[in-house]
Amino acid sequence: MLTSSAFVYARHAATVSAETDGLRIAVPGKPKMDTLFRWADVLGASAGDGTAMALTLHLMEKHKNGKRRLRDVELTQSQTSDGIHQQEVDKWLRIVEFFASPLRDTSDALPSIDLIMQTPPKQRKFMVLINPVGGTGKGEKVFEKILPIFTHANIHVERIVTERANHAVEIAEKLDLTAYDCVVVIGGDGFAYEVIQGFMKRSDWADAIQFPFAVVPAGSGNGLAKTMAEAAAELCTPESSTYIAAKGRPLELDLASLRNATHTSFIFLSLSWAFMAEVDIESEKYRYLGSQRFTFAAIAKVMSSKSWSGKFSYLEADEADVPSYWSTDSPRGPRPHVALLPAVGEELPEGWKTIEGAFSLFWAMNVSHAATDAHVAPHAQLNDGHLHVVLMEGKVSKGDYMGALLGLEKGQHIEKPNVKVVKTRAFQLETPEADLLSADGERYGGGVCQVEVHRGMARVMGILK
Ligand SMILES: Nc1ncnc2c1ncn2[C@@H]1O[C@H](COP(=O)(O)OP(=O)(O)OP(=O)(O)O)[C@@H](O)[C@H]1O
Repeated sequence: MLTSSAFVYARHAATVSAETDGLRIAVPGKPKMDTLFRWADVLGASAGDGTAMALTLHLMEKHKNGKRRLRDVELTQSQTSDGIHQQEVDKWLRIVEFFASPLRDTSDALPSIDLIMQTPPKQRKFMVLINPVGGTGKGEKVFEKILPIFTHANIHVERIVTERANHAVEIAEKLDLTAYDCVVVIGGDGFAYEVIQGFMKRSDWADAIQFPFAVVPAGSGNGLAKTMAEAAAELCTPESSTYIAAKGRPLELDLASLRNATHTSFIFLSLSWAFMAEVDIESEKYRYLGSQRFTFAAIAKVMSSKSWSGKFSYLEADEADVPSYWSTDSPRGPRPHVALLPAVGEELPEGWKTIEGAFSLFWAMNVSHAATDAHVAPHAQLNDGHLHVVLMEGKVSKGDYMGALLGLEKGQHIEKPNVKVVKTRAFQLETPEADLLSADGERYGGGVCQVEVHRGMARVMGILK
């Protein structure tokens, strides 16, 4: 075990040890002062000038209320020795950086000090895109707040504040993938959607879409940020999402092709139609309310007693494991390979199921959450290769709507008798041309559209608990 008695912690001579789970600080004769700073909470460390402050640990500590906050812990010079040699400080700086690194394989045996000293930490570089008008317009303030988390985690940050709608598409189209390790978007799902579209427009889309991205919530629809927070057992706050981006690893995320007769786009969150699509789109005018905008618009929509008619045809999920998109035949063509759908307008394959008639709710989810307070598809996993379509058929009473909506935050709506969940890898939806759909929160036209999931095609920064 790596141990040193050269430090002072809270004015007491202490023994510092690097253990599998964290950095233990023990004060001889004072067992109550023993502390384990878990590596999961350590962002990194910095060295002082070798006199007053020797080594500072940078923690992102989790409080009882679930919030994470930055905290510095100082390990100063021992009073019983002649002083800590700079060499000892540098050694422990390296040890802390090694163990705190999210790139380290934790299943490996504890390494020797020689190995640690031979493996200097790599400074990572993140491109941060800030939407200054997302949600309630706090993107730039959020950036100022979270920047120290990246700095303490040894991540160099470059930032761009977007100047107009679709600016993030252009940036993603041109981003030098070799110059950065991750692109972080500070905004909502609509902003992240632009980055994904930009990646998918590139001729090297197959590399670009596997480039890790992360979302720090500063929009009104923060479904992906909430999904990643839940997966990591964290709160959905800018601080916790930044912690996940800095301390997480790229995880596979399904992406779905969404196409009609003329156009293909790529969704990571959801495709909604009927009640929820109209709530999503019509609530844009209440953006100043933040995430409350959806509640406000939903109540107004329930009162309107509207229903929608259309035809939903889908390939029912079976028990067979879905292959990762990258393990299928010729995954790197000029466009993503669509394996299950017929061309738009052609007959559907045999065996597909159809539901036709009146619908009240149609919400196809790729991930578990559509917003911070909408646990729409509790069984959806990041890379399960399926969409989870939450449906209410027929014309639903105001009471049934309210019942389903009230259960949404905790995912209890799926237990209501008139709510059905269909798990599918590919589907076709036919609606009147004039109907509104919402693709990842962005307006999408009615008519015939098709969706096919590509398992694990994209990569999002995350921590799985
Ligand atoms: N500088 C800018 N000026 C105007 N619009 C912008 C700018 N930068 C980004 N946008 C647009 O803001 C839209 C909404 O962004 P974002 O997702 O961050 O916020 P939101 O409030 O959650 O919105 P939504 O839930 O509708 O996606 C994006 O689709 C993007 O086109």
